Amino acid sequence: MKISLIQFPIVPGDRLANFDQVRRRVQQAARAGSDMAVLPELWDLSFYPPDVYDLADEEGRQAQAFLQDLAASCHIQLIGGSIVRRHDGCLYNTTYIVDEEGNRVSSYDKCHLFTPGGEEKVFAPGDHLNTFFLGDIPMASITCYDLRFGEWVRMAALAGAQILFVPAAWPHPRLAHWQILNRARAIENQFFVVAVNSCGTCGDYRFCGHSMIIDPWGEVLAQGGDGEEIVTGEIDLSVIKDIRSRINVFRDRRPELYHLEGKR
Ligand SMILES: NC(=O)CCC(=O)C(=O)O
Repeated sequence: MKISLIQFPIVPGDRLANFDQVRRRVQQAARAGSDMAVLPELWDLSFYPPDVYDLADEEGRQAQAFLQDLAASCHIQLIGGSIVRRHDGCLYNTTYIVDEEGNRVSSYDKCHLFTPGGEEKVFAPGDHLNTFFLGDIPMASITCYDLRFGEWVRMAALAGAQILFVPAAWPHPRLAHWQILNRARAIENQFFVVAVNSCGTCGDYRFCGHSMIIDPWGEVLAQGGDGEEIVTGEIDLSVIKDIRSRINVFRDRRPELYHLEGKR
């Protein structure tokens, strides 16, 4: 399975410019034979311009139509990073998953909002995990800051995901956290992690790139640099079985111990 990670400098507040950028790069990935393309967090407007409320995509209609057309015309699966969706007067940081025929397979609203950046003052949180199948492969996606919540990611693994997608807008100076947390999540859950970050800037944020594909042993199969790039790698899902039979954490875990009596 060949996967392309579309790492690009999102133009803050300019949906049409970003649609153009994504279209060109996804077409390029499809021509190079990729089965899937993965976009970063808030690829339509960036993370996030001051007038984000007015610019938001009502019910995500524009993004869904764009992604569905692009997937079908390129015959490529799309993990549609996330976009700014307005619903009932509230904003959500929403991911759409689209198959190679252009069908919407699932959607996800970011559940852990980045309070150090005030995201919770602008967006409303989601309340469900995003697990889905593309072909017959079980997968899951989270968004950026969700990565810091190991218990959330563990739920995706327990639900059977073999690949976790992490669209992000992760800035400097926390590149080391990005790299270590993505590798840790892959090792502890013994699944593939496909993490796509943006580059460029929005306000004070300087996004650190380094999109990565990590195998269930924690090896980095492909990694980008700081700038604009399509990072492509191939994954072989059969290694999961082998690694889980060597160190079987799913058999050996002790969920009956994992609660604090009367404490959180
Ligand atoms: N977009 C985000 O959620 C940023 C997360 C981040 O920078 C961090 O966890 O550190």
